[in-house]
Amino acid sequence: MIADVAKSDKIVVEKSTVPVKTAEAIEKILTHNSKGINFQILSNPEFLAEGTAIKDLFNPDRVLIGGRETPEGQRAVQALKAVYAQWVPEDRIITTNLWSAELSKLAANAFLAQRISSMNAMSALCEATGANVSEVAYAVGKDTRIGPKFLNASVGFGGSCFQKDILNLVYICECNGLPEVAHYWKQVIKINDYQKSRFVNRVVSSMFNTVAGKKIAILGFAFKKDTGDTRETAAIDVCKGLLGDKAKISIYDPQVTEDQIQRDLSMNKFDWDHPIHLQPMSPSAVKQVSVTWDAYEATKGAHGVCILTEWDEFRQLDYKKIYDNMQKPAFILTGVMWWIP
Ligand SMILES: NC(=O)C1=CN([C@@H]2O[C@H](COP(=O)(O)OP(=O)(O)OC[C@H]3O[C@@H](n4cnc5c(N)ncnc54)[C@H](O)[C@@H]3O)[C@@H](O)[C@H]2O)C=CC1
Ligand SMILES: O=C(O)[C@H]1O[C@H](OP(=O)(O)OP(=O)(O)OC[C@H]2O[C@@H](n3ccc(=O)[nH]c3=O)[C@H](O)[C@@H]2O)[C@H](O)[C@@H](O)[C@@H]1O
Repeated sequence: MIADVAKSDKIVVEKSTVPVKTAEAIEKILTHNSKGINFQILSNPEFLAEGTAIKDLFNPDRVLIGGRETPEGQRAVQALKAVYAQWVPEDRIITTNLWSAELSKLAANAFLAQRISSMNAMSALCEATGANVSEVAYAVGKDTRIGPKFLNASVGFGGSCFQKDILNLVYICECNGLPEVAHYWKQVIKINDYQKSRFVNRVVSSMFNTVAGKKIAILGFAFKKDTGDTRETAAIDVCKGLLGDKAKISIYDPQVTEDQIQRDLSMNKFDWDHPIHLQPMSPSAVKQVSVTWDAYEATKGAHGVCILTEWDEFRQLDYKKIYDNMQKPAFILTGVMWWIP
């Protein structure tokens, strides 16, 4: 498409997270259709996180630009660097070769997810031994070589990127004859899946080994606070697990609509990943699920409450009032570590 309309030399910038060597494929396609026009492909992966996109844009930890190690490639790198230099300090703009830039993005997400899975694995051991995972995370994170960020144990990481990017990395490792490395990174996903099912098992076992017919309120459905995005949210797996055990579910999330929740709970695992026109036409609402716009309404008459997203407003809730309006014995289980109500 770019080759069709380009009338002069162009720099084409990859922003999406892509398998290593994608720039080579783009380069080949453009060059074969170039009609004499020169194309330089750059890799400039995006590092913003949802909920903090504007802050991350204005004040990035780093900007990464990868290009060909030829004079033309380096000129293209400098041209893009000049754009960012309008608002990003030069020492935060890193330039590398194309493959380092493409791989660094996958590596960064894999490292972030790995920290969460490490902490989540530790949370299982904490529960078995009487250690407190918040205290362990705090003590571990005080080591300046480790640092305090991304050590919050949770019900499992979600979002559209961590899982897909690690699977991407695993695939690249396998294609390059590195099964041991592939196996290593796959464990990050396996622990994440384990954490979600462990949470469901914990709910069921706490509630006398059955949730059949019991009302369970879910506070938070988005994959993290400050977004309405539900892609790969741990809440889907937790709700499906509880529904599988015949619970009745009442959900409140400050930003996610009932329609979205019903779609997520009625679609198969990877249906959401298809373009909208290929998704099931009108998924039937899941009958045992109700969605409200009020946390107190959601929790009224519930046998159990599960907090699955770390929304700030959940800190301000009147938990005495919630408890008073629940069936007894009442259970509150939190899948987020930031705070304990
Ligand atoms: N969402 C985020 O916060 C961040 C996303 N990224 C990366 O940015 C990219 C886009 O992310 P989102 O906007 O969240 O995803 P998205 O799913 O909202 O958008 C992706 C778009 O690409 C289209 N698409 C998919 N396969 C295609 C193909 N083969 N040819 C042409 N179009 C195709 C889809 O139809 C969709 O419109 C991804 O690579 C993601 O890893 C990077 C950093 C942050
Ligand atoms: O490539 C991407 O798309 C982006 O993926 C993540 O950003 P995002 O998925 O928007 O959100 P995160 O803040 O990373 O959270 C991801 C998941 O991890 C969970 N999490 C995060 C931190 C933590 O300590 N514990 C934890 O369980 C969150 O609850 C959430 O479910 C990365 O943080 C971004 O740098 C990257 O650009």
